[in-house]
Amino acid sequence: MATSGEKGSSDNMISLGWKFLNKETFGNGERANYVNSPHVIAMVGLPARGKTYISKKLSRYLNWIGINTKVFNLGEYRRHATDAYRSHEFFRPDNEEAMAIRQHCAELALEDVCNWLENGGEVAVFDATNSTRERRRMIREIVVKKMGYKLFFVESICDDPSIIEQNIMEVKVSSPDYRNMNMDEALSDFRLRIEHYQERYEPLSEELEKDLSYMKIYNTGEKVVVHKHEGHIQSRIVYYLMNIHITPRTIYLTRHGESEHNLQGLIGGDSNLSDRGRRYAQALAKYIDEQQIEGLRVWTSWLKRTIQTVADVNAPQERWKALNEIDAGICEEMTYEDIQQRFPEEFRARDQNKFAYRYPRGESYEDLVVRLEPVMMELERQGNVLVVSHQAVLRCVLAYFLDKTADELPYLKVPLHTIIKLTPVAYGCKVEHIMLPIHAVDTHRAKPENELDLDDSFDSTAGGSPPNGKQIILNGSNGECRFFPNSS
Ligand SMILES: O=P(O)(O)OC[C@H]1O[C@@](CO)(OP(=O)(O)O)[C@@H](O)[C@@H]1O
Repeated sequence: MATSGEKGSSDNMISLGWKFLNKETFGNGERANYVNSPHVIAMVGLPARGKTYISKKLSRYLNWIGINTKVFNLGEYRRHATDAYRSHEFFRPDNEEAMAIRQHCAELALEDVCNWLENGGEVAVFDATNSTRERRRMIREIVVKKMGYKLFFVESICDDPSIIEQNIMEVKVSSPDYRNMNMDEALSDFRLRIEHYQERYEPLSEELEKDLSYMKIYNTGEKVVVHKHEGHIQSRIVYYLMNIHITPRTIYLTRHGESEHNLQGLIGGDSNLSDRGRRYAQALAKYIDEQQIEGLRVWTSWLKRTIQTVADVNAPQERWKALNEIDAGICEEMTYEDIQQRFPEEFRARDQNKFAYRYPRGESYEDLVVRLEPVMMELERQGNVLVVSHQAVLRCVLAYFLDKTADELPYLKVPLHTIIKLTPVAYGCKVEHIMLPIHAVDTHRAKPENELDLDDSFDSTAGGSPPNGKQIILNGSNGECRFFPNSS
């Protein structure tokens, strides 16, 4: 079990807020349970209104901040129950056979939601149209009255034809429902499906459903209405969903150029760039210049190595203390070998649970996530941004975009002299690694495979990222994605 050290500066304590206090209560190296009572977030809205986009994005955010969240998509239950898609006719309100199947699927999905919440889940997102009062009444019966959970509806209302059209084109025509149809057929079939839903659609009503807690999002955030939201979790969800947008943009992440400390294998500190680091700074400025990125903003930490890295980048710059590297407390400015020799217990404890391990008088990765939350919220609101930060911090940022678990997060690879370009696409985030051709040390320390490996020493001055300037294109499957509709 990881040890829990003292907190560092009082700044940290303020920024960590309630979660920090909670963490102290649990302080046993495990992620604290931040949700007192299980929650169901039930989506509402016609097809092609971005419900699945909201569900997935919300789930990724809540998991990232440590709330165990899962999406239950009714479309998948329906596809499972009925072997083949039988055209829009399946969704006619007078198709009794289909209505019975749809009702049964909703019951099954809700049963799974409850089972999952009974077994340690904290927030279940029920991604379905839930477009009638009758359906919402049934959800309330089960979720609130029978199970005693909290229930919050999120309705997405969109009357902008261009947004709806874009959704259909981006994700609908390629849905498994239309595997055997050409694009035009799929498009007109989907439009008819929407019409069938429209016939019975009853938006959430302040008069007729006054006891429900909900928020309504109009035209992807143009206007938001919040009704009777309760408690901390719902406030956070409302705040988050008010901040996200669907305008296409690109986020560029890079560590500072190689630092003098990196050369010596020292962690933390506030050293200058090495000669190669300075060359990277110049190459980065040139690369950014060549890209001609509209409205680019540059964010760095407060540390010299990130500020020096962007000295020649021609774009407005902001410094964020929250982007500073993980505070290694008593281990600052030591090599991994020094730490292993002087504090073997600490060294071993970190290897055993790197995410939760807090350096004595320093921070853990879990603390970093909390300190980075306002940065991520602001990043959600922005357009094109270049974030220049540090190994541990950028691992947290990447984990948010790529939906990585707390176990994977502290071992994500963020090599020096490499730009990581994140572009939102329909079902995920396109990730490109652009290695600029300037050699640098490799500061990545892999996860020890077994107990024996925990004692392996680490030579931080060996290795290096390939100086070939090659682009590697990876397609992340769970990262940020554009507004897209559900398929229930
Ligand atoms: O969590 P680990 O894997 O130790 O990586 C974090 C370390 O990376 C370093 C380099 O070793 O980051 P950076 O050079 O980006 O500032 C250290 O400062 C930091 O403590």
